[in-house]
Amino acid sequence: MDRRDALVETFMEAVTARNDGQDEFLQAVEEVAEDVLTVEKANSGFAEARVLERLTEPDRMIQFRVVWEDDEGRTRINRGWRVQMSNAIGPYKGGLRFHPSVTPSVLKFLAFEQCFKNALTGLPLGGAKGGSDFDPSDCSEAEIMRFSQAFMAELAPHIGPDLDVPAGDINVGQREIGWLFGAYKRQKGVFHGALTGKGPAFGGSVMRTEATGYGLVYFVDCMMAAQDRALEGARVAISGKGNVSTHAADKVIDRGGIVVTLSDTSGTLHAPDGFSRDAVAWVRERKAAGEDIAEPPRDYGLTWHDGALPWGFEADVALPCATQNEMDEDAAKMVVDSGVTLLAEGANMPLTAKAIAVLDKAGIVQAPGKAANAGGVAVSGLEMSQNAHGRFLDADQVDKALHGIMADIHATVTSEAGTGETPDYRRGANVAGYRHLARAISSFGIV
Ligand SMILES: NC(=O)C1=CN([C@@H]2O[C@H](COP(=O)(O)OP(=O)(O)OC[C@H]3O[C@@H](n4cnc5c(N)ncnc54)[C@H](OP(=O)(O)O)[C@@H]3O)[C@@H](O)[C@H]2O)C=CC1
Ligand SMILES: O=C(O)CCC(=O)C(=O)O
Repeated sequence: MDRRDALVETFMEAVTARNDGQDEFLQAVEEVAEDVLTVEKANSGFAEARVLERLTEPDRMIQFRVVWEDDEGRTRINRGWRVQMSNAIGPYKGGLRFHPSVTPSVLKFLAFEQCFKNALTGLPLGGAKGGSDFDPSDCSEAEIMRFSQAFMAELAPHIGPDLDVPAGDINVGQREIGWLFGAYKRQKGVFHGALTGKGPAFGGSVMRTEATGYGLVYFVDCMMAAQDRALEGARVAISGKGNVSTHAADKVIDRGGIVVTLSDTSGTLHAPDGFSRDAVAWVRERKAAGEDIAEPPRDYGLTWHDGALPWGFEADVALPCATQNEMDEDAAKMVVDSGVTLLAEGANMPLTAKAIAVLDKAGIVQAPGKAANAGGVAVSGLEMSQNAHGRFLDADQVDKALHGIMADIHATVTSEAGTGETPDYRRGANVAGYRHLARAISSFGIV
């Protein structure tokens, strides 16, 4: 379905002229513009404030050089960035990614999406994203630590608990957050909750590590309940083998679902009878150790498919949890052929526009990442308030809060999801997130 009309055309021409070649950023903006420009036009306050146009210009983008020393004593140089997109509804908030594919375009798309996602959580969180083109895959643990410390030496002046609170993302987990926090504390000389995803021993919230994957499954519970279905007995194909994928897999198993795939960039593990908890734990341990998953222990009932995507196997539900644009038009056709009727995004923008069109045409209900994977940043928001008040929640309290937030996001999104036979979750998330941001931005005057 080509939803591009004249309003979107004119808007995107201007955004493209200012951000030429930033394909991921333009893709993310266009997906939102298609849904919200008519809402903006219908509200004179939002239109006069030019809310969406403002949101496509970051408040600021900080770029810096990261100089570090490798194990051979050689000087190494990378680029680092922090995109502070909007603090309209709270301090800048969003993860840090260390990956060779990181560019200004990737970080701007992630920061833009983060503004809408954070607005949907109902918590006072602005939007940001950062990271580096550093590739940890060939580095020793000591090298990753030195890199993290050098990265923080440049980032520290720009963050703080009321200013900007980074967290993890691809290749930045609790271990890296510990190194980043240690470096921040040494440099600033204060103990501030300036990062989330910290270890529980130094101010972290229980369950932040699990929150994105668990929250994704709580959102799927709501989607399925709305269709009088449940995850029990459903076959669930998951891509990726990282934080989001493996915790989503654990929670699907808790629900009685059958996890049929996990994957990485070199291929897919297929479990015709479903992954056991031990098999998921084995995948997580291999990933943490930087080892591949191509030769699983025999008794786990897994088969390795070199170079294969996780979508070619019979399934009812698909959870893309790896990275942006991992699912193109051909992969989407595989999803349709596999029998999937419901898809929820654990990764940020995992589908190309053409993939979305294929799934739309096939009537597959889809939840976008800005709604379905918001559980991670929501628990980060809980970590910030725990740090501010010095009082900590236990696992039951965090889990209950996460459940409530994901159910509220589902209700908010469906209230804006149109009157079609099935809810248009993408439109619902874009419009609901936009309205919250627009009410704030249009109150500030010309700033
Ligand atoms: N961590 C969080 O709290 C949140 C994360 N997200 C999003 O979830 C996604 C995954 O993040 P996270 O789990 O934290 O990252 P991790 O670093 O823990 O894991 C990412 C995994 O994805 C795999 N991968 C990357 N590209 C592909 C691909 N094209 N096909 C298959 N596998 C691939 C990587 O495989 P390999 O090892 O081969 O490189 C890696 O194992 C990202 O889009 C992130 O932005 C969203 C919300 C919060
Ligand atoms: O917890 C956070 O602040 C970051 C989460 C994140 O990066 C994301 O939601 O994509």
